[in-house]
Amino acid sequence: MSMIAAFYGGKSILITGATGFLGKVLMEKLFRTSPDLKVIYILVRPKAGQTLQQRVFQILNSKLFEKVKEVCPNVHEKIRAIYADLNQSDFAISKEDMQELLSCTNIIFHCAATVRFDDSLRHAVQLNVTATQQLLLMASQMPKLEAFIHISTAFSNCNLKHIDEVIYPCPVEPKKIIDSLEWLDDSIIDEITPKLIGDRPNTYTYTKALGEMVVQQESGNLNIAIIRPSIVGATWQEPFPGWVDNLNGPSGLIIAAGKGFLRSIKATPMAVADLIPVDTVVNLTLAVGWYTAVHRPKSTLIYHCTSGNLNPCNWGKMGFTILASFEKIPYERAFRRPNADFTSNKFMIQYWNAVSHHAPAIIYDFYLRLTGRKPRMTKLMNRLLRTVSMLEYFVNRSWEWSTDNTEMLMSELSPEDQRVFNFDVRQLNWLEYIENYVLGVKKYLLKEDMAGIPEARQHLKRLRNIHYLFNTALFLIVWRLLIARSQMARNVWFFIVSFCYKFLSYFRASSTLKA
Ligand SMILES: CCCCCCCCCCCCCCCCCCCCCCCCCCCC(=O)SCCNC(=O)CCNC(=O)[C@H](O)C(C)(C)COP(=O)(O)OP(=O)(O)OC[C@H]1O[C@@H](n2cnc3c(N)ncnc32)[C@H](O)[C@@H]1OP(=O)(O)O
Ligand SMILES: NC(=O)C1=CN([C@@H]2O[C@H](COP(=O)(O)OP(=O)(O)OC[C@H]3O[C@@H](n4cnc5c(N)ncnc54)[C@H](OP(=O)(O)O)[C@@H]3O)[C@@H](O)[C@H]2O)C=CC1
Repeated sequence: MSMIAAFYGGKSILITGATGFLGKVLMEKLFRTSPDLKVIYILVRPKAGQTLQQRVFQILNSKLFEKVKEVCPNVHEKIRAIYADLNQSDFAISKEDMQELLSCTNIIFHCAATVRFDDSLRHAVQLNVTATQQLLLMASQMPKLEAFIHISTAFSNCNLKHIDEVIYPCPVEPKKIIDSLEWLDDSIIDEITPKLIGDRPNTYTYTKALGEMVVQQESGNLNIAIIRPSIVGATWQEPFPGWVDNLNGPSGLIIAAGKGFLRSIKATPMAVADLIPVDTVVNLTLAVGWYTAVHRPKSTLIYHCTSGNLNPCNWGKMGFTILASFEKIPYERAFRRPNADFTSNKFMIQYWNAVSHHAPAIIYDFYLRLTGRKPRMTKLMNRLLRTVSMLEYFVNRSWEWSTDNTEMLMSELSPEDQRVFNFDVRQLNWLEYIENYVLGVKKYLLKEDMAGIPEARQHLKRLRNIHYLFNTALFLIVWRLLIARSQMARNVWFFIVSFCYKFLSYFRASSTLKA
């Protein structure tokens, strides 16, 4: 019997960010392994014209939850969506709901965050710092609370090369930042943002670091743990391999490469690609929840959920495997044949951007205009290149994360828990994982039918023929122009023609003699 699964039985669990990528997988695993849990409270806001109930209904009726429904048929009754906006004071939770949360909650998993790299400092602080502070305040008023698990990121200290499982202080106190953002004007905030974030690449990593400091400062008597996952990718095993539902991390770029838009990226092939499957993060999170509540460590423990030091894979191998997977699993209606490459030279990247990204987009838009359609490729390409430029920081560096606490926890688990809540990334086979990832992107993100694979292959063959035809035509045009304008080109051309003529004559003569 799994001790961790049994621990969550009868518990009231509060999850923020339950509608997000990690949150959904966390809920799924909780319901599947501890169907006798009492209730999961989720803090949700209405979004994209959907009410809370519609959002929950959509999640519970998705493919991800198919297994849950078999094990826990009354899952609808065990999930309680509470209206909340983490940007508002007291999260805009009603008095009755707040009362219920305060009096019943046993465990909190705080997953909500803004993960956008380009968010304004004001918004990123609001969600990643102030909301964390408010949630801690709520937690301190919960008499039955056993553990508070905060999800951070392994990149919160990406300005360092070697990162230990400790909280590193930021030069400016979070409280000072929160206070000053209250009265500073947006234009001034934008001006001081680069100075505040210093050698971090974006407001996301900076505010996640501030969030950790807040957790440390406001922890009081709470039983707290922090989990720092690296780049969270599709599921490895559970509930099935390859599940992914958003474009974050590598997923968006896998689509861009598979559809032939992305041809070149500034990356260091030997840099470590520290990807971690989302189900591995969830298993560690649940194990940490159990350990924190039952063993009550004296200080706040930080757990690195990374792959680099236990089972490293570099971007070169990852990129190569992704490309190879497109052979088996082609995506439909590709713009060009998938043929991306990594380059580390900044001049070469500009050259390839012009030749492989901008030029085809302009030509395609010209074709769209000619055929009476609205041009869109140049805009799409510009957005893609902007996205790529924001992710480049993470594919050109390597980090070392120590994983002592994570390994300690692994050794504390019973063999059954090590199996049910497996977070031993050493068992991960990268080739298999990446192939499933590419397949998962096709099935669950692009929602393409597997029956369309032969047609997708045919389409790629047609694109290859167009590519050859285009290159041949281009070569002939350039050559014709050269011959018209340069004596040297004409001489070379006559030399080649006369050489071919002589060669053919000799070949014909020798074959006549033999006959
Ligand atoms: C020697 C060896 C040779 C081998 C060569 C082989 C080479 C082959 C290469 C081929 C393989 C290609 C795959 C390469 C893999 C490289 C992957 C690199 C990934 C690195 C990720 C590192 C991140 C790690 C950071 C820390 C982890 C965390 O803690 S946080 C979680 C991560 N967060 C994010 O990823 C958020 C990033 N997103 C954003 O910040 C924003 O979305 C944005 C700023 C990027 C865009 O904002 P914008 O307002 O413009 O747009 P938005 O409304 O959001 O979307 C606009 C359109 O863009 C699409 N979109 C959004 N995000 C992505 C994305 N990540 N990738 C691609 N596209 C994206 C979105 O759908 C919109 O599309 P439309 O609706 O069509 O307009
Ligand atoms: N994905 C990754 O690669 C990594 C993620 N992490 C961390 O993991 C956690 C989860 O990330 P992930 O699931 O990928 O992120 P998502 O963007 O998928 O999910 C974010 C969640 O936060 C919720 N949220 C955002 N703003 C509000 C708000 N104002 N009020 C209520 N809820 C809000 C979102 O709700 P809604 O659906 O309404 O928008 C959503 O449920 C984050 O803390 C992140 O920093 C760490 C390392 C890597």
